Amino acid sequence: FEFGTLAPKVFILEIYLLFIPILGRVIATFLCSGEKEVDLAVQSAKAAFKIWRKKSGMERSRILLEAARIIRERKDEIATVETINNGKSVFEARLDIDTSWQCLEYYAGLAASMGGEHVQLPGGSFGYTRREPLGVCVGIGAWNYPFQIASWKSAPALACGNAMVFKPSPFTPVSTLLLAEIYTEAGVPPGLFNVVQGGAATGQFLCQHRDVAKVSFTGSVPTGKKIMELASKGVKPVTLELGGKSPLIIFSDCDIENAVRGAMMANFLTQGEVCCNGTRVFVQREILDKFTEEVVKQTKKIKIGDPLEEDTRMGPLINRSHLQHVLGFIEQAKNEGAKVLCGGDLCVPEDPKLKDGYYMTPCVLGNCKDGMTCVKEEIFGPVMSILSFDTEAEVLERANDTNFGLAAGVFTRDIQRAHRVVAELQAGVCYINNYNVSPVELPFGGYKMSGFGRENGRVTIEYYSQLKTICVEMGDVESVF
Ligand SMILES: NC(=O)c1ccc[n+]([C@@H]2O[C@H](COP(=O)([O-])OP(=O)(O)OC[C@H]3O[C@@H](n4cnc5c(N)ncnc54)[C@H](O)[C@@H]3O)[C@@H](O)[C@H]2O)c1
Ligand SMILES: C[N+](C)(C)CCCC=O
Repeated sequence: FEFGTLAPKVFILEIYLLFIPILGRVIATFLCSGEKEVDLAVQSAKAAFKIWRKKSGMERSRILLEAARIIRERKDEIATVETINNGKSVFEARLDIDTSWQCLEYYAGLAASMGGEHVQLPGGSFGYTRREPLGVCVGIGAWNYPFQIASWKSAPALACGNAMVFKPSPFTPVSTLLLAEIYTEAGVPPGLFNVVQGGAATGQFLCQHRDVAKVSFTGSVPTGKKIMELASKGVKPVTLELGGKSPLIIFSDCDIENAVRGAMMANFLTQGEVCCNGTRVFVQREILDKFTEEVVKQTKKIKIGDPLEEDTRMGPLINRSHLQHVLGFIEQAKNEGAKVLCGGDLCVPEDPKLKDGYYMTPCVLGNCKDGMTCVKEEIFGPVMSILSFDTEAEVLERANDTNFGLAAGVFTRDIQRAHRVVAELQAGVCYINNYNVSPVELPFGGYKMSGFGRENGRVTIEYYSQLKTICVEMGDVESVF
């Protein structure tokens, strides 16, 4: 078998095989954390929390800034590990590492200014609020942005004075360990950021642990529902960053070159394994042929191969079963009447050492209709579906006709239309004349079944802290008794 448990029923013996997608070979095996290890991690985080919560915002800020500096210094090394683990091109992995240290810097900047308000009450009495940390927070990550996800969760958590136990996906267990090493080197108390390895069972132990105050999850909708259910038993708040099937709307008055570039960004980063990808590309009929021709031309030019090479822009998918899953969607699309305009095949790169890797050619599907499976379901691979439309009202109706609501995009030169359209789109993140950029200053997260809560931006402070109200009496107690 490709990946999985050797002894699924005897949890203590659960062993994972770590495949390297570039070569399709096992490079390591590891044991999962069981209930006992999860408890040890939570207890050590709890001890560290007692020290960390007492530090001033400025003290926490200094340590986060130092961690950000070390990440910058070790950027190439971390990006290489990320590429080996995930398969994304090293060029792209470096961009992920940039958004990671930027996130630490951003929350370091906010750490010292977290505060409450003072409220004057009658008779000289007053009240005030304090923003306090939650305690031990759990982070559970997906495999597509391992280091970035761990950074986007831990930076605000730590800035607010919490501890975090993080579980990466068992497909990409390594780079988060580098983050833990970096936090330690930067000076966080031992145990403040703990990493446990494992799959669903380990994740469940974490969500159920009585000393865990919050769960922040990034992954699929089905797992998100399970996590919410588990957390509800302990009345723990959750942040859910889930999947999507986002619309990208290209109006005929757009700058076509930019729209084509935007569509490529919206579909082919990280082999298309991106939650917020704009995979339903609605193109206004007048420019459908021109746009499609150019997108196909650019897609055929993407260099696929060893992602560690500087000029590669698309590496292998995460594992064989996912590759087959993605190819299955393309087969089904053909059966349902879509036309493969390019790609969609298994790809064996020329370099013989890559022959067992999980490569495919990026695919553009034409003649797509709203009811097709490729248009309705998250494929999580390099597959763009092109649909045509005529009017603004019609495209809005169709774009919103989905249970997902993570992201959306619009390309137009008409500034009024751009704002009118994004105001109607049911999505947590909307792009105008760009796609898939991620400034850490802006909140990121979904509507509808794509989840709730946010990462990044000032608002995330609220998801990693709680508000205490203090009411101060300056006079005598007026009892009703
Ligand atoms: N919205 C976002 O920010 C965002 C970002 C990246 C990925 N995603 C989504 O993630 C999905 C792909 O990632 P994936 O395949 O790793 O998702 P997944 O749901 O299979 O797994 C995500 C994580 O949850 C853990 N897990 C699985 N079952 C669990 C359970 N019952 N209890 C606790 N933990 C459990 C996994 O081990 C893994 O660490 C896609 O749907 C994608 O859209 C969303
Ligand atoms: C950095 N991106 C491209 C916006 C992706 C964020 C995480 C989604 O999978």
